[in-house]
Amino acid sequence: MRILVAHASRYGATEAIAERIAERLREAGHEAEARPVEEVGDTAGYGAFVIGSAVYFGKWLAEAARFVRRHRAELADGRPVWLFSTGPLETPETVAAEAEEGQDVLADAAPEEIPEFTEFLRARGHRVFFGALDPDALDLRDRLVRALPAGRPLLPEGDFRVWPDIDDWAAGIARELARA
Ligand SMILES: Cc1cc2nc3c(=O)[nH]c(=O)nc-3n(C[C@H](O)[C@H](O)[C@H](O)COP(=O)(O)O)c2cc1C
Repeated sequence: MRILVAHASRYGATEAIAERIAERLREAGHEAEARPVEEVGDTAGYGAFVIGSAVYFGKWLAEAARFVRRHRAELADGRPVWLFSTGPLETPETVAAEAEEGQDVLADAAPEEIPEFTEFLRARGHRVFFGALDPDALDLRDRLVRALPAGRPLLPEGDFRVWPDIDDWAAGIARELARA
């Protein structure tokens, strides 16, 4: 089955996750390609979709939300769809500490479009992955946000992506598609 992993990424962290998911799906015997949402034309040739975006200010990037809305009829026609979001800049240790205080960092980080998109696409799942931030790569606007007193503690430098979690999620999709 040909699978499209469509993604929106401002600085490349989400793009690398999408590439990894596509690679794992290929290893599992599927035909899979990762493409930026802007480069996706016709969706007719695909049997399943994985769609992901980086999260900024609690939302998917505009081009990702536009992609879903523009293609909503085709994406909701019964072919399997999974969604993912890349965002929180935290280590598993800080997440565990916050969990002890009753906070679910990954659930809280789900961007605002997800309930709506999950419902109308009848998505089989949505997963939040930890992100990455390289201060030297940020554009001026994002640098200014990070320089605000509230910005820096929320936006620490580092690569927090947990590749085994991404691999496991992709393996689960491959298994589900193999059963279909
Ligand atoms: C200005 C700014 C705002 C951000 N807002 C959020 C947010 O609201 N929620 C979140 O989980 N992550 C947020 N992040 C973290 C990014 O989602 C994270 O760095 C992600 O890995 C970026 O992916 P990309 O390189 O594919 O664009 C923000 C980062 C920046 C620089």
